[in-house]
Amino acid sequence: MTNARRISVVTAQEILDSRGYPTLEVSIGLGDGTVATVAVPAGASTGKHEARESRDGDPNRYEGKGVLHAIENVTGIIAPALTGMPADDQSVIDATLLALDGTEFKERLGANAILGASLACARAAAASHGVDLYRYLGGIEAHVLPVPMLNVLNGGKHAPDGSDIQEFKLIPVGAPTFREALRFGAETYHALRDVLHDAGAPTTVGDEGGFAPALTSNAAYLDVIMQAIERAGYRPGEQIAIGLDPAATTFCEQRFYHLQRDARTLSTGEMIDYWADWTRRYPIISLEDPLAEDDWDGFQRITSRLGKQVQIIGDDLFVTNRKFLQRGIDTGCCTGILIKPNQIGTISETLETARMAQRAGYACLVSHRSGETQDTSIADLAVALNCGQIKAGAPARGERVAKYNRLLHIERALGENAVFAGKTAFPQLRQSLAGGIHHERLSSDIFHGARSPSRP
Ligand SMILES: C=C(OP(=O)(O)O)C(=O)O
Ligand SMILES: [Mg+2]
Repeated sequence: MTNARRISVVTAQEILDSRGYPTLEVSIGLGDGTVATVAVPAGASTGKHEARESRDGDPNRYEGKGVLHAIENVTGIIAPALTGMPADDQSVIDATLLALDGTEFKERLGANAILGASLACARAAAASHGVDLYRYLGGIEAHVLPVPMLNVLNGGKHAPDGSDIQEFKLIPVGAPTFREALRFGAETYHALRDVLHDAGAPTTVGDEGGFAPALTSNAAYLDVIMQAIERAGYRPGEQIAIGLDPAATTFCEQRFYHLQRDARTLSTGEMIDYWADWTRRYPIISLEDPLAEDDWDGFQRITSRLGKQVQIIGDDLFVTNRKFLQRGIDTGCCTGILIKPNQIGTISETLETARMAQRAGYACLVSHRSGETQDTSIADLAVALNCGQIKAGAPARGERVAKYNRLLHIERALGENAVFAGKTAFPQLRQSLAGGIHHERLSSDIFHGARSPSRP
C-alpha cells in the first residue's frame, strides 16, 4: 500500500447546529490530497445509556455548552494517533479510537469527537476510492431507497407547546419511488399547514420542522394528520400511513405516564391500552419508544400484544448498542431498532449493531437527531444497510431536507438499479390494515384553545 490513503491531517472546528448550539465539524486530509469534512448532530430527548458527548462544563447539559474540549480531544489526542494510518482500514481506525477512549460510554474523548473522526475517515476513504459513501459502506449490494418517515407534528422536548407525543410522522408506503414518496409527504405537509391555518391555529414549527400547535388532546393531532392526508388527495393507510415516536421516557415519572394534553396519568398497562386503542383507530404502522427506557417488562408486553400489527422500535431502549439490543432480542422486546451513529460513537459499531438487528429479523430505522447539521451521511447509511427506513424530520428546513435531497441524488445515480422499499419495509402492514382501520374522530373540538390570539 502506498502512502496515498494514509491520514496526513486531522482538524476540528466549532460550528452551530440547527438549534443554534455549538457542535463540531471534523476534517481529515489524506496523502493523495483528499479532504473530507463531517459534522456531528446532538439529541435533546437522549437515552440514559447513550455514549456521552463531550460538552464543556456540565456534561449533562447540552444547551449553550461549548465543544472546545471535544475539539481539543480531536486535535490533541485523536489526530496524533490516526496520522499515518490508512483511512480505508475503518475497523482498525475505530478500534484505535475505542482504545484511546477506554471507557464504556466514551466519557474520556466524547462520542461527538469519536464519531466526527470515525465518520470523517470513512468519508475521506470513500472519496479517495472515488465511490459514494453508501457504496463504500454497503458495497455492491447497496441499492434500496428507504421509505422516509416525515415528522410533520412536533411535540415533547422538541416543541414544549405541542403534544406530549414527540413525533407524528407520515410514512408514504404506497408511493412507487423515493422521489414520489417525498412528494406525497411534502404535499401532505403543505395541506397540514392549510388545515391548521384555516382553523386559526398557529403554524409555528418545532426542532424538526413539524408544526407544533396546542390542540385539545393528543388524539387531536392524529385527527389533523388524517385531515391533511385526505386534503392532499391521498388515501390514509394505503398510500400514507402514520408513525409515532412518543419518546415516552420524557413523560414517565416513577413508572407512571403523565399525559398533560389529556390530563391523564397512566400505568404501564393503561399506556399499552392507550396505544392499542390508537392503532385500532388510525393507520399507525410504527411505534417508537411507546414506553420508558427502563420499562423492559412493558416493552415485552406491548411487543407480544401489538408487534404483529405495528412495528415497535427501540430508541432510548437500545441506544444503537449491541448489548441492549441483545437483551431485547433475548426477551422479545420490540421488532425494530433506531440507528443513530452518535448514540454509540463509531461507524464500525453502528454497522455491527444494525447487522445484528437484521440477522435477528429486526427492522432498522436510520435516524437523524433533533439538533442537526447539513451533514447527509445518514442518508448514505440507510442505503448502505438496505434497511428500507429513514427518519430525518419534516420535508422542510435545510438540515432536514439535506438528507432527503441526498437520497434523491442517490436514487438518480442508481437509476434502474434503485429499488424503493415501500410496503416491503413493513411486514406488519398487511396484518395491521387487513382488519380495516375505523377512523373516528376522538375529540369534537380539536382546535379549542389552539387559536393564535392575534388572529380573528
Ligand atoms: C430524533 C430523536 O430525538 P433526539 O435527537 O432529541 O433524541 C428521537 O427521539 O428519535
Ligand atoms: Mg426516538
